[in-house]
Amino acid sequence: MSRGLRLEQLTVGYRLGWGRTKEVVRDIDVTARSGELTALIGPNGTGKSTLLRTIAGLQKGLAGSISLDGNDLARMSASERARHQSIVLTERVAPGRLTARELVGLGRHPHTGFDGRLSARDHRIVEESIAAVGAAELADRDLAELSDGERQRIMTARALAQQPRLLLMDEPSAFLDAPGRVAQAGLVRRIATQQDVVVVISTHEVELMLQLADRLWLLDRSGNLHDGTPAELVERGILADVFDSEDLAFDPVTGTFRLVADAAGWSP
Ligand SMILES: Nc1ncnc2c1ncn2[C@@H]1O[C@H](COP(=O)(O)OP(=O)(O)OP(=O)(O)O)[C@@H](O)[C@H]1O
Repeated sequence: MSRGLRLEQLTVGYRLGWGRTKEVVRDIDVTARSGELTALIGPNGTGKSTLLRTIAGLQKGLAGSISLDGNDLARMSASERARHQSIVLTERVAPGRLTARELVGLGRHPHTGFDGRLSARDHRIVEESIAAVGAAELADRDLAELSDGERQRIMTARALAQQPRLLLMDEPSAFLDAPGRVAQAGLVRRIATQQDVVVVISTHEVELMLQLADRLWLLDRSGNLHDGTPAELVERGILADVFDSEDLAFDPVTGTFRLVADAAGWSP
């Protein structure tokens, strides 16, 4: 049995009605390994969210298959999926009147019995998950009173409490300040390596991911996915091909983007 997340001949996109489809990314054939951080990157509108949502089972693929540790995800029931995978989305959630700790506790529900009561072990996992995201001081606060960035950390803790084999995150640093983004990226990498989880995140943090990710899935504007280590993709010149524009150029030596002098004579 192959460990990890395997996408085979996968095409993702939208069914538009009247039998018409819009293909966003075609013929994907890749594996995200356990214990590694895989970052899904690409310019706006290239299909990062569409692919992530398809992997998560929130929308159907147009063709192909998705398996986790050799098990077809499409054949799993919703409750079985919830024991294997968790997803952190950027959408703001309406938290109701829950404390941060109570929300993290909801992450244990796929593993509890019919009564939904948390055991001593469940409570321990909740506390460990809160500690892992450095949110102990937030645990007793009402979710509604947290900032977007603080709430994002709690949502990550809830995903961890689920103890998934597969952790999916859509733009996990969307609400975070610069130090928060670096810390979040480091945290996500540690989760992958220390807990031997398959982690796939979609992100615009290209420079950060060049340093931190084990693997990049780079989407281009033609509906293709390029797979490789950061070094491999830089060497193949694909990052420059995909991201370079009139205003921006990728520098393969430093692994950073720089502004290009504009026609009016302005130079950075
Ligand atoms: N419900 C939908 N029906 C049809 N097309 C859609 C739908 N939602 C998104 N799209 C299109 O699918 C393509 C990929 O969108 P997606 O949101 O996956 O890109 P993205 O890479 O996540 O973008 P961003 O970086 O801007 O978040 C875009 O062309 C978008 O317009």
